[in-house]
Amino acid sequence: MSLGTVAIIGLGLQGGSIGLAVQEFLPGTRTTGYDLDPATRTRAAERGLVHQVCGTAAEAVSQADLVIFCVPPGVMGEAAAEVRGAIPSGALVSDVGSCKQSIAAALREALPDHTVIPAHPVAGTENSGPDAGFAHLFRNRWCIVTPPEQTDLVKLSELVAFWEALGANVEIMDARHHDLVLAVTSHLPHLIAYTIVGTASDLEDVTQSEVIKYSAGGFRDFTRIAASDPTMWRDVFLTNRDAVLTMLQRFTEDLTALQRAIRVGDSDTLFDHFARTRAIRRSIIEEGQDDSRPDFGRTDHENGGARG
Ligand SMILES: NC(=O)c1ccc[n+]([C@@H]2O[C@H](COP(=O)([O-])OP(=O)(O)OC[C@H]3O[C@@H](n4cnc5c(N)ncnc54)[C@H](O)[C@@H]3O)[C@@H](O)[C@H]2O)c1
Ligand SMILES: O=C(O)C(=O)C[C@]1(C(=O)O)C=C[C@@H](O)C=C1
Repeated sequence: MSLGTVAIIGLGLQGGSIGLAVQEFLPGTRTTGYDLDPATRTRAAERGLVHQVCGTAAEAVSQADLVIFCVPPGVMGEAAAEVRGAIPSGALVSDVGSCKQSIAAALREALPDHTVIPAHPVAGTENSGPDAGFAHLFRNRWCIVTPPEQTDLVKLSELVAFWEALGANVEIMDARHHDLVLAVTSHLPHLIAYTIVGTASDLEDVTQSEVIKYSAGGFRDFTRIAASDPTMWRDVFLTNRDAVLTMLQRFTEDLTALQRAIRVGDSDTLFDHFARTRAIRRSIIEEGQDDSRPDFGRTDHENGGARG
């Protein structure tokens, strides 16, 4: 596939990774980029995240065939509105936001005359900012594309080919369904991690140093997730509120059932539940989705040295 210029707005983990991946896997494509934060623009230029870091968003998108918004979910609309008059009329607009319905609505409202096809690479780490990105982030990961009804099929196939070129497996999904699925597979786990790490550090009869000292096991995995970017995750919960609340309700009911099983000593319920969840983990590994495997092409450095 040949895309002349890809413009990236927001040069953090996602934007930086896309810029590096395009340079590695689509060498004929030019990349331009802009970030609101001047220090991030400087660092992005030093790392060569894109071919040209621009001083304004309008300059970055002025020659673009594809514009990808890689900013926090809560500012997608304002970032798009800022470049309304500057994006070439035939350019395709997309994003990488973690929630799809509300971001799609904000992008369409800001850019009513452009084709907007939202996407979500289900690939990330707890790190953020211009030092976090790496070219292989999307390799063997899903990228969920959520086209609106009656979308331009040529542009849709261009976007699919773009993500496949970056190493992703693309799935087309309805935006509402996306938000429900990701609420349970990504958003709720983050909420649980944020909660449990906060709870542990608030306990009066457990000292802070004990929390740090004994966090070698399951708790340590939670602390990695709970180190994720506060701005992004605040926005995720506020922009996917309905789906998260639906899943949280279900989770609370299931947690209460386990709480009761513990209280009344119902060993069968506990055992059966844990056996079922162990089988789920094993089927994830059998499907080759276990990211602790070494063949994902990531080095410790690429992962910020913090994964696992
Ligand atoms: N972090 C993940 O694991 C992950 C995974 C998939 C998708 N996403 C989505 O990707 C998007 C970006 O997340 P990230 O992890 O790259 O965050 P990040 O914090 O690393 O990068 C976001 C960048 O956007 C910049 N920015 C903020 N407002 C801006 C504006 N108005 N114009 C230009 N730049 C602006 C910030 O300065 C920052 O550098 C989010 O919408 C998030 O939901 C994140
Ligand atoms: O691996 C991680 O650290 C992530 O949190 C990545 C993760 C996820 O929950 O799977 C986080 C947010 C996204 O929108 C997509 C991917």
